[in-house]
Formats: sequence, structure tokens, C-alpha cells
Amino acid sequence: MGMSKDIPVITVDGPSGSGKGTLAQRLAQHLEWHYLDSGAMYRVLALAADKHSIAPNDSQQLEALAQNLDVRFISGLGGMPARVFLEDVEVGDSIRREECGNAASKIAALAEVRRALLMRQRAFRKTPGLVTDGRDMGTVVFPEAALKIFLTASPYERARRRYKQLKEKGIGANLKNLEKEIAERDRRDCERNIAPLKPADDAIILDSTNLAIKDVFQQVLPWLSGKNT
Ligand SMILES: Nc1ncnc2c1ncn2[C@@H]1O[C@H](COP(=O)(O)OP(=O)(O)OP(=O)(O)O)[C@@H](O)[C@H]1O
Ligand SMILES: Nc1ccn([C@H]2C[C@H](O)[C@@H](COP(=O)(O)O)O2)c(=O)n1
Repeated sequence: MGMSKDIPVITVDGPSGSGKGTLAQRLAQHLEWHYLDSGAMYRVLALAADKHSIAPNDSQQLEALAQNLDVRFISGLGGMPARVFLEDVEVGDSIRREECGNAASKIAALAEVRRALLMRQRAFRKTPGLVTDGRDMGTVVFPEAALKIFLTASPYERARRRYKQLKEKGIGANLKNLEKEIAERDRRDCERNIAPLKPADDAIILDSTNLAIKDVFQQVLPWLSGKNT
């Protein structure tokens, strides 16, 4: 058994709705590696804070909650999304709501919360490899990753994708409001002091504004060669 540092990691970071999760899951499926949706951890923590009536600025209680968070991911087979459980209750749908994403973005600015989740995220690094997506996977959590991708798309395109996604789930949404919320979340995630959203120095930046999902995947495939894949 090698050291965890020998296990290859691919990171996909970027702003909300850029398609990180879609790309990272496809890569994990293609490589038959593990997958970590780090945003889901922040979302589950936000949900747990709400459930236990902890204020979004109560850093001490949030730290304790993050340390003891009873979260489980059951990996999706054949490209299906992973199932997520908080305290044995399935929360996949609740954490995907925009309110939960916004609440996650707020608590994610707290140093205590990030510190508590850091080790839990690193624990997902298991053989044969890990593909992970988030905001600071390449800059802070796995700075030695073999391949770092920073996936972007214009704010309008990201709002349009989110709008379509919500509509398909039967959730009513307003494109203008989504654009506003996305801009607010971008600002909060980029401007925070700790682990702000930014490309790692050695990340490859990919703008997916005019690329279909399959084209993004095709563009990335050649980058995998020589990365322990
Ligand atoms: N290149 C693309 N072209 C069109 N739609 C896309 C593209 N990539 C992803 N999508 C769609 O956009 C929506 C958001 O994608 P996804 O959840 O992967 O984004 P994300 O960056 O992980 O978002 P979040 O940060 O909120 O978790 C999904 O409905 C997905 O199918
Ligand atoms: N590595 C990460 C992942 C997520 N966050 C925060 C900031 C996001 O706005 C929020 C929700 O993430 P999403 O599910 O939309 O990817 O969680 C973070 O700070 N660092």
C-alpha cells in the first residue's frame, strides 16, 4: 500500500454552474476513480446548521458541527449522481436548492469551518485515484494534484444552465434572479480571505461558455495522459 501522497488526484475548480460536477463525475467514471463533490460537504453542513438552529456566523458551533458531521456519500453507479445522507436522511434534493448553495457559500468563508472540513476532504484520496470538484481543491486541499482544471463559463451562460436544470426538476426559477444570485455567490467565493476561488498557478483554464458537455470532456481527455492514468 503506497502513501496517500502517491495516489493521483485530478481537481476541477471553478465558479457555480460552470459544469465542474458534470465534468469531474465523467472523468471519475472514465478513469474508474473515486469522486468527491466538496461543495456537497459545505451544502450538507449548511443544512445541518439550519436543522440544529445554528446561526451562519456562529463559527464555534459550526466548527464543532463540521467536525462531527454525520454525512455519507454513496457513490453513484454508471454515471448516476452520488446519493448524499445527513444523519441517515437522504438529502440529495434539499442540498441542491439555491438557498442551500447560498447558505453554504456564507459558512464556507469561516476559517474554522474550512479547517474542520479539510482533513475530511483529504480522506477521500484512496487508490486508484480521486477526481474532485470545488473552489479550492487545486489551491489548498490537493496542491500537489497531477492535473488541475479551472472550469469557467460566462455568468449569463451559468445562470442559463442553472435555470434549465431547475426547470427540468420541476422547480420554478427566474433567470434574472438566478443571474443576480450567481453574481453574488461569485463575489463572496472570490473575495473571502481564506481559500478564495481562483485558479491554481499550475491550473489549465477552460472556458466552457460555447462548449457542449461532450466537447468539454473531449477537450480534457488528452490532458490525462502521463498523469498516472
Ligand atoms: N458544457 C455545458 N454545456 C451546457 N450545459 C452544461 C455544461 N456543463 C454542465 N452543464 C449543465 O449545467 C448544469 C450545472 O452543471 P454542474 O452541476 O456540473 O455545475 P457545477 O459547476 O458543479 O455547479 P455547482 O457549483 O453549483 O455545484 C447542469 O444541469 C449540467 O447538466
Ligand atoms: N471547495 C469548495 C466547495 C464549495 N465551497 C462553497 C462555496 C460554494 O458557493 C458553496 C456550494 O458549492 P457548490 O456545490 O455550488 O460547488 O460551497 C467552497 O467554499 N469550497
